[in-house]
Parts: sequence; structure tokens; C-alpha cells
Amino acid sequence: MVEIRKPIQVSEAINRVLQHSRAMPTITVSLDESYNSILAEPIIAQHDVPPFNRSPYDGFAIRSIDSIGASGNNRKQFNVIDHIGAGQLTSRKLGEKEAVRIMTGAPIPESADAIVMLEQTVEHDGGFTIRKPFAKGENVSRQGEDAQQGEQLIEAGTIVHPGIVALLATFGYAKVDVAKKPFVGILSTGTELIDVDEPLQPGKIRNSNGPMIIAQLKRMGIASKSYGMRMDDLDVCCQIVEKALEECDVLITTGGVSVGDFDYLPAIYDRLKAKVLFNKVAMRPGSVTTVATVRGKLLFGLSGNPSACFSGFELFVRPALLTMMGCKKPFLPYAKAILTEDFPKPNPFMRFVRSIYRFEDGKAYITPAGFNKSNAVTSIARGNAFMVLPGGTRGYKKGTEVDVLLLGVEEGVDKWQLQ
Ligand SMILES: Nc1nc2c(c(=O)[nH]1)N[C@H]1C(S)=C(S)[C@@H](COP(=O)(O)OP(=O)(O)OC[C@H]3O[C@@H](n4cnc5c(N)ncnc54)[C@H](O)[C@@H]3O)O[C@H]1N2
Ligand code: MOO
Ligand SMILES: [Mg+2]
Repeated sequence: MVEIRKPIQVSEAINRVLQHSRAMPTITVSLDESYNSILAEPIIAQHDVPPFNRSPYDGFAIRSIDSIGASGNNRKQFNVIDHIGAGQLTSRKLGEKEAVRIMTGAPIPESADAIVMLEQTVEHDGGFTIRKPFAKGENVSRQGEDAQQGEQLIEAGTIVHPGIVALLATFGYAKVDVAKKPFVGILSTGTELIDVDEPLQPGKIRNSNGPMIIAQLKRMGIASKSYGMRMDDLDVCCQIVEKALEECDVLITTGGVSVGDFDYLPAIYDRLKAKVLFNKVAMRPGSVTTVATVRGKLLFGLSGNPSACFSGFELFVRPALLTMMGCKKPFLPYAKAILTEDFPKPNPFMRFVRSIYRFEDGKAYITPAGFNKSNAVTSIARGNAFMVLPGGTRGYKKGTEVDVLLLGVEEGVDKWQLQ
């Protein structure tokens, strides 16, 4: 008798996976290595930014009091007593009608309180004149205007993107505490599989899921170990899965999760006494996606069908890995867009249609990325988003506003937005 599986909703499946996503330990890495990690500590301003009042322009530092009454008919004259660039200090104190020639980024002398841009001056008698008064604080880039010492600027659980790297560098974080990245194993199962450099043979296809998942992980900055391709053989696959579970924090298998005679993953879960969190999700593609745990480690049984495999990764593996690293925003960013063509075929399950999202004339549009069955590989190549259509009995008309999940975006969101 073929096992009849009971599908659960996508949101419930995600919840179950996240509940079993165990926190990774904290490690300290150099700033250079921190990109794409998840911060294990908040970023606290170690000092004011900027750390001193500085000039935002190339020009002159003056005492505003000396500019009172300046106008086109009553130009005020200043004598230049010093000349500093960024990185230099002046030891001079400004007296009446004195100025320091100063460049962008240089600290403003304590005795000055305004900056005049070079363009606002006319050279005159070894000094310069101005034709308008300057207010106290005018053109001053104030100490602490960007950040104040002690302020928490970024919370723990944030992904380190280039802007975060800049902030860390600003405060002298030569080393930073981040979550250790899970080490992920990948095993592609299927007697039909041949390697990328092999010629096609009757009945065989090249393994595209393995390289795709390596790339999906790389996009997250996560290293993986490939356990290669294995024939549909229960003993062989079981041994490899056991070995991989010893070496890795998480294991992803592809193929062999359905009810076919050579789909051995269910038997492998039995042998390993794995706790199966679910083996059927009310989604298309990827309904057979199975997630289990063995000794607390997550085992993702992704479908062999390329589109289903891709979707299973983005919807379950990605948020699980991010949650393990303490990321506060593990979900794909959500948007709404206008469907550009009819999508007539209804489906009882929620659909994740590989699609092209684009912005034009201030509006967001979504177009299915071509042949869109579970076994499609071309639409995952063309798409940059999922169009998400709720399950039901009706199709969708061109012009309808639909839900979209964006792919390949650095920072996600903190909530799963779909029911
Ligand atoms: N009687 C039923 N048959 C099927 C059901 C079902 O509910 N009842 N579900 C279908 C659905 S939906 C899917 S999806 C697939 C899932 O199959 P498996 O996950 O068991 O994967 P395989 O059978 O091993 O392979 C499916 C398909 O994908 C190709 N494949 C496998 N690995 C790779 C790879 N690494 N790279 C590229 N392509 C791969 C494989 O050759 C098959 O064509 O089951 C349906 N059947
Ligand atoms: O698991 Mo299948 O991908 O629903 O087509
Ligand atoms: Mg199968």
C-alpha cells in the first residue's frame, strides 16, 4: 500500500523547521571575513561620529561674529593665519577678522564656529572677503551628528553587508563576534544522474541540483561539502547520510523523497530513527519536501525536480540556516505586483511560480518565467522572484495584484507574510 501523506500548510512547515533550527555558537572573525555573517553582538558607538567638529567643505574657518553685517555693498575682509588639510590640526587661535584656510574633513579650530566655502569668497589683499553673514554653526559638521558614543546602532542578528562593514571599521572592530556558519552537506541521489562534464547517455541527465544548491549556499556565504551523486541504493545512501551527518551541521539531499520504488529517503529516515517533521507540504512545486531531524541536526529532503528543489531551498533551508545563525530577518522579502498575463490553471496548493519581477513607470509587475512545472529548470534560470498564488479553485487574470517573494536580496524580513 502506498503511504497517503497528509499535507501541511507552508507557514506551519516553516514554523516546524524554525523550531528545530538550533543556534550555532559564536565565533570571532576578522573584519575582512565578516561579510555575509550574522552579528552575534550589537554595534555600539565606541565614540562620537564624527569624533570632532569638522569642515564639510574646502574653504575657511571663521568666527561668525566677524561676519555680522556683511553684504554685497559691505564686504567683510579676513586675514588668513593658517592652512590645514584633513588629518591636520591648527595650533592657532583666531582673533578678530582672522580665518584659517581649511579643507574638507579637517577639524575646525576651537576658536572658529562657521565655515565659508571657497566659492563664497573673493581673494583680497592676501586674505579674502565675503558678502554675507554666517550664523554660528553654519556649515559645521558637528561632532556626534551621525552617532553618539554609547548609542546602540545595529542589533545583534543583523546580516553583515558592506554598510555594516563600514560601521564596524569606523569603530575599530578589527575583530567581530558573529555566528559560526553552519557547515552544510549536499547529497544528490538518483541512478539517472551524471556529472556536469559527462556526455549525455540514454536515460541519464546531468546533476543540476547539486551545483545549484552549492550556489544557493554561496549566495548566503555558507560553505558546503558535496557528497556527490549516489545511485538509488538504500545501503549506500544510508551510509553516506550517516557519514555526512557526523561531519556536517545540516544535510541537504535531493531526490528520492516521493513514493517511488527507488525513493529511499523515507526508508533512510526510518533506519536512522529520524524524527520526520513533515513529508508533504501544501505547495507546488515541492509538495514532497521532507524535513527530519537526527540527533538534533536538520536533514532536508528536497525533491529531485529542479524547480521543487530550488523552491524547497529558498522556502525552508534558507530561513533555517539564517535562524541557526541568530538572524532576525530570515524570510524572503515580500512585495505586491501586477500580474502581466493570465495564469488560468487552478491548483489546490499554494503555488510558488518562478517569475520575473520588474519595476516600470512606478509600478511593480510580475511575469511567470516560462515553462513552470516542478521539473522545469529554465524558469529557475530566468526568474528573480516567486509569484505566490494561494491554493484554490480559480486561476488568476492579467492585471490582478498578487503576492511576490524576492530572491537574491541581501537582507530579508522578520515575518512570514503569507497565510
Ligand atoms: N505517485 C506519485 N508520484 C509522484 C508524486 C506523488 O505524490 N505520487 N509526487 C511527484 C512530485 S510532486 C515530485 S516533485 C516528484 C518528487 O520526486 P523525488 O523527490 O522522489 O525525486 P526523484 O524521483 O528522485 O526525481 C524526480 C525528478 O527529478 C530529477 N532529478 C533528480 N535529481 C536530480 C538532480 N540532482 N538534478 C536534476 N534533476 C534531478 C529526476 O530525474 C526526476 O525526473 O515525484 C513526483 N512523483
Ligand atoms: O513536490 Mo512536486 O514539486 O509538488 O511537483
Ligand atoms: Mg521519486
